[in-house]
Amino acid sequence: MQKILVEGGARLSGEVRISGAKNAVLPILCATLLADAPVRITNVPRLHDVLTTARLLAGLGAAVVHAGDVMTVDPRSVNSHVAPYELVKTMRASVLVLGPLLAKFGDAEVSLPGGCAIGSRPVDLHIKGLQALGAEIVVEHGFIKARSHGRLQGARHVFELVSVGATENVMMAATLAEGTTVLENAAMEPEIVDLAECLNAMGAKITGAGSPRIVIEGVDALHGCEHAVVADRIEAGTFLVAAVMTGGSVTLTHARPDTMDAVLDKLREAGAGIHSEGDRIHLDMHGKRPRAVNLTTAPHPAFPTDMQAQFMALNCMADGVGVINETIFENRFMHVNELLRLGADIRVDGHTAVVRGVASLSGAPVMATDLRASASLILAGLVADGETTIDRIYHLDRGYENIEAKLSGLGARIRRVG
Ligand SMILES: CC(=O)N[C@H]1[C@@H](OP(=O)(O)OP(=O)(O)OC[C@H]2O[C@@H](n3ccc(=O)[nH]c3=O)[C@H](O)[C@@H]2O)O[C@H](CO)[C@@H](O)[C@@H]1O
Ligand SMILES: C=C(OP(=O)(O)O)C(=O)O
Repeated sequence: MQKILVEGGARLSGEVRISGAKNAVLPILCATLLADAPVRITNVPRLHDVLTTARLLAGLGAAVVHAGDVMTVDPRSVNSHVAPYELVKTMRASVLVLGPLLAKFGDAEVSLPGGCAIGSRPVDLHIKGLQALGAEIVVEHGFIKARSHGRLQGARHVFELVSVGATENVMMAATLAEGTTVLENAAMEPEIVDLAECLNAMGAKITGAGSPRIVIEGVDALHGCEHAVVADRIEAGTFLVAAVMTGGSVTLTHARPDTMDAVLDKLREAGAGIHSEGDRIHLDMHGKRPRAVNLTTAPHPAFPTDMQAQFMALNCMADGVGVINETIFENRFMHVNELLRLGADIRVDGHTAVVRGVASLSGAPVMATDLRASASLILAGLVADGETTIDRIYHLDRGYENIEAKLSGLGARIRRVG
């Protein structure tokens, strides 16, 4: 099995290009099912989850062509409406074919995704939202089986909880519904805005994406389009944390600083000088040790749960004590035990972790448990004394494009073996 080896101690400097966002490209690829013509997606990151989605779409009968960072999906040959367990279990975002299949073909069978390392992750909010549009849904034998008699019907629906995936699934389904749908308490993530922009380019009539109230006026059909995926704010944040921890100075290109306010504010609080211009973000730490920061994860525009593990790594070596509250997922402290193996001082009480910065971490073999946990272990390895070996890196390949090559380009001593 492949592993990543990190030799700590190098100060990062230089320029790195940010890829398209995993959490935007996955729903967008699912949305292509709604069209009546080929959809061309650019700035597609080379990620395992993208390949899984391509396999899922091809399994439904779509013609998928992938060349470099462009993926073209022609949904006209779709002849199956079943998303099998084998694919859904490896990637929860597969559940995002449910809304498009149902809206376009009137039926869909999607395996229940099940939980994952970070929590139980139910899909009840997706189901309730689609039922509000008139879908008949039963869950049996491990599948969500959805049907609509005629077109879905536009409706007003209030989400009980803010959910990114449920907002995306119901927004996609509503594009082809009869009449107007109003979604209240919708998630406001930049990836939802990007999905809405792509759907509008396909001929949908969506307003309000990025606010808690999204209005979708249903249309009879959607056409093809070309769309460039928004920059990955989590990948960008991860590189910035790496620069802060190593006392370095880096410039991100092809980024979207306007989607990263909460993270940039926390990095400034940690002592970083940050200057953004257009799609570039320059961060300089001037060789200083960062200060510990307190943070609470919450839906956008608050601090993202997908950056919590990386900031935990930062607090582990920072000056002072940082308190981290995780409010989105019930089990998203899996990285704590591995960080402890590197000499961190962390105490967890329920959803709160109290992290006391130590003067130095020491390299050790550790195991990745989920995507962002993997990133946090690389970050800790960058400043640990000696060598850190990270096992189970398939998690990392789900969501980071070529992370070791990008970090090496900034001067990190990191390589993949096996
Ligand atoms: C592919 C993708 O975009 N993944 C992101 C998406 O995941 P995902 O869309 O799965 O996350 P949600 O926003 O839906 O989850 C938020 C919370 O709502 C709960 N919930 C969700 C749906 C539901 O039907 N019932 C329910 O109770 C979840 O268990 C969780 O506690 O948003 C998360 C929160 O920003 C990010 O961490 C993930 O990286
Ligand atoms: C939790 C994440 O992704 P997913 O929802 O795809 O598991 C993530 O990107 O950190």
